[in-house]
Amino acid sequence: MDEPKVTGTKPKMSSTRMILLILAFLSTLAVIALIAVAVTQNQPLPENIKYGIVLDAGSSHTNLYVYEWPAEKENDTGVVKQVEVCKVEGPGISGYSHAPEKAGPSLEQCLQQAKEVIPSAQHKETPVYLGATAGMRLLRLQNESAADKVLSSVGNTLRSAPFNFQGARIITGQEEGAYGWITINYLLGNFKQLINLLRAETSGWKKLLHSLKSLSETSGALDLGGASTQITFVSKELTSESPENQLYFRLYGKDYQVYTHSFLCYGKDQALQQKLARDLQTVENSLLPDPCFHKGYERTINISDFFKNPCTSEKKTQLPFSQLYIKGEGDYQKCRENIQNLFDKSNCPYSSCSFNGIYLPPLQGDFGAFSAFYFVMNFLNLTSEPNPLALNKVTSTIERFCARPWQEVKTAYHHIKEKYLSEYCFSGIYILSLLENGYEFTENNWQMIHFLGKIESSDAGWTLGYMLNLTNMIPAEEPAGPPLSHGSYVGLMVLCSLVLVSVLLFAWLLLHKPKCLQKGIV
Ligand SMILES: Nc1ccn([C@@H]2O[C@H](COP(=O)(O)OP(=O)(O)OP(=O)(O)O)[C@@H](O)[C@H]2O)c(=O)n1
Ligand SMILES: [Ca+2]
Repeated sequence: MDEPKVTGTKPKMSSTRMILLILAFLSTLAVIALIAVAVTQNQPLPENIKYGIVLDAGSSHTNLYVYEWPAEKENDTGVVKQVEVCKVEGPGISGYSHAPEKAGPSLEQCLQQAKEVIPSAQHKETPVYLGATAGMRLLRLQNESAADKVLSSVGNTLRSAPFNFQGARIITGQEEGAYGWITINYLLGNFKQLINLLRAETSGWKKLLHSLKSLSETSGALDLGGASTQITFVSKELTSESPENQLYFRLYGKDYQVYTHSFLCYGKDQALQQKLARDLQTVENSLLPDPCFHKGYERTINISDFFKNPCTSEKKTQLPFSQLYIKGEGDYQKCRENIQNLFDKSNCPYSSCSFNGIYLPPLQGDFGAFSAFYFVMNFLNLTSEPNPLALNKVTSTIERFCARPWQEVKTAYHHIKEKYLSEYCFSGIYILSLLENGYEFTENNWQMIHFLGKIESSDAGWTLGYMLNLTNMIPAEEPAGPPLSHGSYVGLMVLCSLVLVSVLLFAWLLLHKPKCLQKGIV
């Protein structure tokens, strides 16, 4: 008798369950669809690459750099990277003062290389800049019309290249210092704000922690060229005693007060010229024993052009000979004393100075030292990172290197250009003297100096900072953008959906208390 009752209620129960099952299935489908839409809708667009070219017309040579960056991320920090560097054959453009029309054509080969690196469809829109530094500053002082002719020759060549020519000019020492500082801090990620870190998909925890540490810190920049040297760093001194050394930047929503100075004639080649000009004041005959070159090394110098250079002209003297014969002595101590005289510490009109009466606030933080600072210290194996060597270790290494006879050095390093090799002893001692006597680094803060050539794939130098500035790629304010990266966004969507499904399931279980569960509970 009971049987029809049971069979009568069974179909009713199954249909409710069926409906609920369908609903659960549909809501799961809806959630999956939601995720799929989110994933596809927020897919990053295919990357559109942009390019820029900067020529660094230095005193000793010219380098052409090609940079690239994704067009969509133009205003993010650290997205521009160097993809090519081409060393122009021959001297720096200031070396063409006697044949200015040849300065432009000397760049052709590197421009050809740039044409091959950059897709031809993008040649027309790719900006090209040339910035000349201390060699051209000196030529302008010595012979302004020759400097103009050289600049016009390089301008003509760049104009006739298929790129978007943006100008060829002599940059100031202040710009050189400032752009070098911008370059290294951009490449080290020191301008990154927290929002950029959250957006950066590739940032590992290590990178994140490093960036957090440096959120409020920047690195100073030390650049040593052939004809000038720059020192640039953030100074906490709120009132600058010397306004011409003070720069103010607002970058990515943060204010920076930066000290900078460029010493013309204190690049390593011109410092050597200055030293020789001093030696010539006391020389008795045409033979000059020189403690800054290796024993056994000899070099002949033409006196006729020697004092035409603005770095030596003040020391002009009448000499009874037209050639000077230098003979190396390889004596660290004597050379050090000799070089030290280049830094005049006798008068300082400010609370503190570097040398020659130039204001220098107290040194602060880490410094990245590049160009010849790096070339020389790298040759001498003194660039140890992440643990920089102590000052006494650096000094003793240079001392030992200078004491080696020239023949031995030449044999050991036969693959290195003689012009470079013969001067590493002088340069090593000059670097020590400039940093210790000039800027007053001591053994206590010496290890704050990091000798670096490249940061990831990009060379440390002023060129990248120059291009970032001229293409308006470093905004004053933090650019607005999605607060989360694509990956984090998708992750968050999945998490929310899972929570939603669990809640729905839980609600259904609570409302319907399936018999199997009830039994289990009892
Ligand atoms: N492997 C190298 C490369 C360069 N040099 C020397 O380092 C000096 C500086 O080179 P660089 O920084 O390229 O100077 P420039 O940019 O040419 O000079 P400036 O910035 O003063 O215009 C030059 O004397 C060059 O001969 C070197 O000793 N070893
Ligand atoms: Ca330089």
